[in-house]
Amino acid sequence: MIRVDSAARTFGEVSVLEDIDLRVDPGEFVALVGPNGAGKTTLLRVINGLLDPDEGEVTLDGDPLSELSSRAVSRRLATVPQDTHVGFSFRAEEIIEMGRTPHRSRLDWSDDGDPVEAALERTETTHLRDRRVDDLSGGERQRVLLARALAQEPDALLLDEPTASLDINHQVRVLNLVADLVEEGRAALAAIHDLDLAARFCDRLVLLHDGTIAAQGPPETVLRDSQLADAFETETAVTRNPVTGTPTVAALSDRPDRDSHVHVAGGGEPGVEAVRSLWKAGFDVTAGPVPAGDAVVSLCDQLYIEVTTAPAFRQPGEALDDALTNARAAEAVVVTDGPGGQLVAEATDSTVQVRAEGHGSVAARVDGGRVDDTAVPALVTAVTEQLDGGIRSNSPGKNAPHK
Ligand SMILES: Nc1ncnc2c1ncn2[C@@H]1O[C@H](COP(=O)(O)OP(=O)(O)OP(=O)(O)O)[C@@H](O)[C@H]1O
Repeated sequence: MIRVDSAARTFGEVSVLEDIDLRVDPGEFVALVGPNGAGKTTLLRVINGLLDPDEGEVTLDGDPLSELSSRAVSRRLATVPQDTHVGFSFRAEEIIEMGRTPHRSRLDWSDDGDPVEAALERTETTHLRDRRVDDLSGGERQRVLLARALAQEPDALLLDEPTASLDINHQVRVLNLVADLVEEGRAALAAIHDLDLAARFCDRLVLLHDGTIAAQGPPETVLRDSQLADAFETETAVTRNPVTGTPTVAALSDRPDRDSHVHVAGGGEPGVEAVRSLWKAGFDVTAGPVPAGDAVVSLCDQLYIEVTTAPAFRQPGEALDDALTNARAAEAVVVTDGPGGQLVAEATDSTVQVRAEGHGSVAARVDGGRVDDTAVPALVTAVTEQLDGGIRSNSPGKNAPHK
């Protein structure tokens, strides 16, 4: 078991880690996530003894790291470094055999080769065994260094960006392998930039920000927009991957802030496309009415957008009133051909427009029940142009946007 208590580390005057408390138990796969320079590599180096903490303590299975020989540490803990350049030209197999060094007694160098063979097989590097590491691709070298760590037969694994050089197939294979090793009873702590992969494979995420732990827990509790926005200094949208069922994070550094409210009336795919494109374009969006269970509802839930639901085929009523309240407050209303949109259109005596009192009404219609890639920018442009027109046609002071 890895345990870090109140660890701190500075470089010169700069404090890089502060008051870090962390434990990784056998059978746990923990991801260390956070922005560039957050201190992930430094923490891994403090844990494997390459750096001494200025304050605090690291223990392995209850034994202080500072009291263990480097050989004893290597029998318990193996590290797969971020920089895979090994600096000397050995064959891959020789590199992997180096993982056996902590287990060899000084008198007996006749270790059997099984752990090396097993490591070659598990990392799918057998075909690389006679190649010089210098000649391997970055991804191949990364797998060879993972094999060296496995040959070490440690209780715990530290991995610094283990998937950084890997193609999508090998990213998943390597993380599955680590997950298997963890299931066999090892502990693993990995610095991972890819939040989606971390959420998919790890039991727990530890979010480092400015050298402190900003959040830790199951992926769902750590990957929250507000926490990520603070740490990564960008707006994000956390949704659920429909295939893996785990959280997926999109950074939205390019999302402008238009400070205008647009209401989307209508569900189904046109509604989804309208909500998505207008939200991405930076508008404050509300939506509805849409039938409960409509795809617009789940999109809005994920983007924290207010949406009014009504049972399918329901006559105009209370739910529609709620939607109309939002629609009237909006500076623009987009009526789509999806379910619900027509209710707004009919209830407002117009097929395409809902008049927003005093705000110069604007509407864009998404025709044909489908918004394709070319129509999406057109929709945003149409709303923007009509908004500009609406604002121009009214005196600015009198018609400040209603929120
Ligand atoms: N040996 C060192 N001397 C001085 N500063 C250092 C040293 N090692 C790391 N730092 C600084 O400590 C901070 C944290 O670095 P670290 O490599 O731990 O971050 P990280 O979270 O792993 O970043 P990245 O995601 O970019 O790999 C950075 O500002 C870095 O410049």
